[in-house]
Amino acid sequence: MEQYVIKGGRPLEGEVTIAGAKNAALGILAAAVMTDQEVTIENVPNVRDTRVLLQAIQGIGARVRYIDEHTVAICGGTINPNTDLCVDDEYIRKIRASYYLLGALLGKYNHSQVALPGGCDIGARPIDLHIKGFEALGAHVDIANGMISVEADELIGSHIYMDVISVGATINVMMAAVMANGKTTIENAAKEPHIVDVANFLNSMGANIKGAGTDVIRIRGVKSLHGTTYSIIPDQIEAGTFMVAAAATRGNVLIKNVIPKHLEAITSKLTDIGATVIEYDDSVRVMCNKRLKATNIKTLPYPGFPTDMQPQMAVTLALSNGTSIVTESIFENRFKYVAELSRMGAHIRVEGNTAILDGVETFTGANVAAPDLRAGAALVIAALVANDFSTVCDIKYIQRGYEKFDEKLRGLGALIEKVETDKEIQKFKLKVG
Ligand SMILES: CC(=O)N[C@H]1[C@@H](OP(=O)(O)OP(=O)(O)OC[C@H]2O[C@@H](n3ccc(=O)[nH]c3=O)[C@H](O)[C@@H]2O)O[C@H](CO)[C@@H](O)[C@@H]1O
Ligand SMILES: C=C(OP(=O)(O)O)C(=O)O
Repeated sequence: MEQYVIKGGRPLEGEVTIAGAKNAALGILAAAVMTDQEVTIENVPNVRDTRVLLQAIQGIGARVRYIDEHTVAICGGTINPNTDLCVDDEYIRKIRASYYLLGALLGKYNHSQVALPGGCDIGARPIDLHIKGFEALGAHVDIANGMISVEADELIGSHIYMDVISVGATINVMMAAVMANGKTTIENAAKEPHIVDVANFLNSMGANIKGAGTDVIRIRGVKSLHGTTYSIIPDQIEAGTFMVAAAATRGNVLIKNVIPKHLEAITSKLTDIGATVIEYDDSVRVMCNKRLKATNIKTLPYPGFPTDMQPQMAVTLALSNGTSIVTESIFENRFKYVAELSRMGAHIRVEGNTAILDGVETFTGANVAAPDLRAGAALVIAALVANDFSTVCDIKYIQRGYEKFDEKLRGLGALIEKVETDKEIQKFKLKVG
């Protein structure tokens, strides 16, 4: 089983380039099948989730062609709408974004069937808002045998109020409404940068979507969509992860290919606790040469502090001087890293949706397991700080959303290697001493 072996204690130094945003890519790749013409998508992150989704897209009959590692051409014109448009295999069941094919195929063909979504086990993750949105557009939704089926005679524009702010439901309903008959309004929509990116992509295919990035999105249905070439925005969370890793290891890292505005919540917290963040046009530098201070964070929908950065930031706070309080308000099960981090010497107490962190000077190396994607990245950061060796197993979660994570960290001077056997771990230990 693949795992990372890490020797901590070195500040991260140098430059790292951020990939395209996983959570934008997943919406955009699904939406690409909504035209019969070829669509070229650039800056696609080469991570497990995008590869799985592309396989599923191919599985329903679309033509998928890699132009280079990060550029993919998709042609939905080869899909046969007279099949049951069924998306199901053992891989697609494990990812969250499979549900975007529901909205995309419903929007184009008025029907589809997709395995109930998986994704990281960070909470109950209901899909009632997706269903409510599809039904408001006139679709009939049925859940049976692990599959969700949607079908409509005709999709008709509607007024949809989301009583909980949901990224997935906003994107899904937006896709389903793009070719509906008439106008759709989504109120209390999510405002994340990837919502705007998916909307911009759909508009570049001829959709008429206004207001993405605000809490009211207005969609005027169009008859059809056409081919386009589109480049995905940089990954806010990958960038944030490297920012936090630079601060936690007391390093100096230039993080390139980012949109600094998308990082404001992270920049602001890092600055509050004593790190230096310098913003350039499309990069940020994070520097730190002292012990950071405690603070409180509460996860919130964008532009608040992202839940996908909570575990990584918590690792930094677990090392900061004083007591910090981390409140997780989006997902009820996002503190699974706490038990593992405690094995590295962290002092953290979880009470409901709150973690109380009494900062320690440093961590000690340990063998830990990644419980999910961001918690896994957080444990790698902890291991980069820890004195001595650590291993992080179950890195399949980390590979869902970080492209060449170990390689990028090695480029910043980290002592980290991907290994499979105890013999390889021993070899690494002998090599780095
Ligand atoms: C593939 C992808 O883009 N995943 C991201 C997406 O997940 P995802 O789209 O699943 O997250 P949502 O924004 O939908 O979830 C936000 C909250 O709404 C609740 N909810 C959601 C849908 C629904 O029908 N009913 C309902 O109650 C959820 O339980 C959660 O408490 O946004 C999350 C919040 O930024 C991120 O952590 C995930 O990385
Ligand atoms: C939780 C995440 O992804 P998903 O919604 O795909 O599980 C994430 O990206 O942190």
